[in-house]
Amino acid sequence: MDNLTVEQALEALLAHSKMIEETEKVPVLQAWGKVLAEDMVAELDNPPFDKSPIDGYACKSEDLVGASEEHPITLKVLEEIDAGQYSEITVEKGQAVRIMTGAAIPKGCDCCVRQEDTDYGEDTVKIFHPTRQWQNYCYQGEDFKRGTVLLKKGTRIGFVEAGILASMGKTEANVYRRARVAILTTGDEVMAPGQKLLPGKIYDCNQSLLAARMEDFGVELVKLDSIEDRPQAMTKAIQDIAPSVDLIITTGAVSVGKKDIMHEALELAGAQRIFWHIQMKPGMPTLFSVYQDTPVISLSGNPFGVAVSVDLLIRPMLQKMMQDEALKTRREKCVLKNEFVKEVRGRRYIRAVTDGESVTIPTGLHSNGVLATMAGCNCLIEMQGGKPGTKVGELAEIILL
Ligand SMILES: Nc1nc2c(c(=O)[nH]1)N[C@H]1C(S)=C(S)[C@@H](COP(=O)(O)OP(=O)(O)OC[C@H]3O[C@@H](n4cnc5c(N)ncnc54)[C@H](O)[C@@H]3O)O[C@H]1N2
Ligand code: MOO
Repeated sequence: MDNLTVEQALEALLAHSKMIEETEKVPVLQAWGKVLAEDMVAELDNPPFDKSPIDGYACKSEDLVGASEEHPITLKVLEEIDAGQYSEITVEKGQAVRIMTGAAIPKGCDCCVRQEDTDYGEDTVKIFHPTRQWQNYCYQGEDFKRGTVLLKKGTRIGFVEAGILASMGKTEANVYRRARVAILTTGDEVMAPGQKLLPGKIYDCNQSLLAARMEDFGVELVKLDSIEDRPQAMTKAIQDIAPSVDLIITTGAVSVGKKDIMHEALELAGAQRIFWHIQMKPGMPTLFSVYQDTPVISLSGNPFGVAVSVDLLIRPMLQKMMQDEALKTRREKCVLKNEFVKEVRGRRYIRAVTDGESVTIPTGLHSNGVLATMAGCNCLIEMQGGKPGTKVGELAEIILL
């Protein structure tokens, strides 16, 4: 299969992306970025008791009707309850307890009065303002109730989810094993940043770009390496790493040049070629193969092509493998703020910035080898072929990065 539409390519990529079923128990403190392998059900009410949201006095609201600066109402203070303490007493008419923020409200009370509205009395307290029934009152279970599914299977654990797990009293979470990925870049013209550039060489930016995106996607990066432009070297690199990973990503050497070694390297390895070429720009010469059950996606070397392909093609693969809802491709329609004058023959993806309603295409060069103008971009505009360009005010289909 060659020269597929983007949709056909995605279908083939997904067909060879296997869901990872292995799970592991990890401490909540180390669960950040991982995907829940089971629904998390609350085994308690939170808060587990009615509690005060203020520092003041808990009492009966019926006692406070008509309270004012001129005619304060005096209540007997039975005791003080601090946060973390629990009192078995029952407050009757005409009585109150001194209470601190976060402390359990005793039986008989239906409101808490701010201490600023009182004379701060210790044995008795004067109250200068009425307080409504259930005002300044947090109910048992108002955060969550016992038996509620708080986090669904497939949820990626971020900072909020880690907090929710902790408030459920969990110390461990059952998560899917993260996808293991290897990144192999090619090109005798590329050198690692930090080295002194020699004539004809450029710095390798694809490794850092892909490694950073893998971190964002929550995968485990098992290998990040630069392989010399020799088919045998790439064959060996693929054969060595394949048993330990779920996906191999390569960049460069997939076009038609004499040094475009990926085709020969994969053939030497005995990999099955699934497709070559997608009807899109950038990323047209993408090559997809399977080596002994391990998918190998070979992107063109052009950095902007890599940046587009990692979100358009690789992200859906990892979404399926890791069953991670957070990785689902997010599309929106936004109003174009400016024009893109290049003729669009086939499907094209353009770097852009959206504020959620409109979308702006950065000025500067939009060549597939140019990455700098993508700085600050947060979306790609998807343009269908056969158009002379874009017009201001048109609705554009965008993919959020
Ligand atoms: N005669 C033809 N030439 C080309 C065609 C074609 O159809 N006929 N297709 C062009 C298109 S489209 C693309 S895309 C490129 C794809 O080339 P390769 O995938 O073989 O990639 P390379 O040649 O290795 O690299 C392309 C470009 O990107 C630079 N590069 C590569 N790796 C890195 C890296 N790790 N970091 C930074 N930059 C990198 C490389 O130096 C090249 O400039 O082929 C066209 N040619
Ligand atoms: O596919 Mo190439 O990345 O279009 O320039």
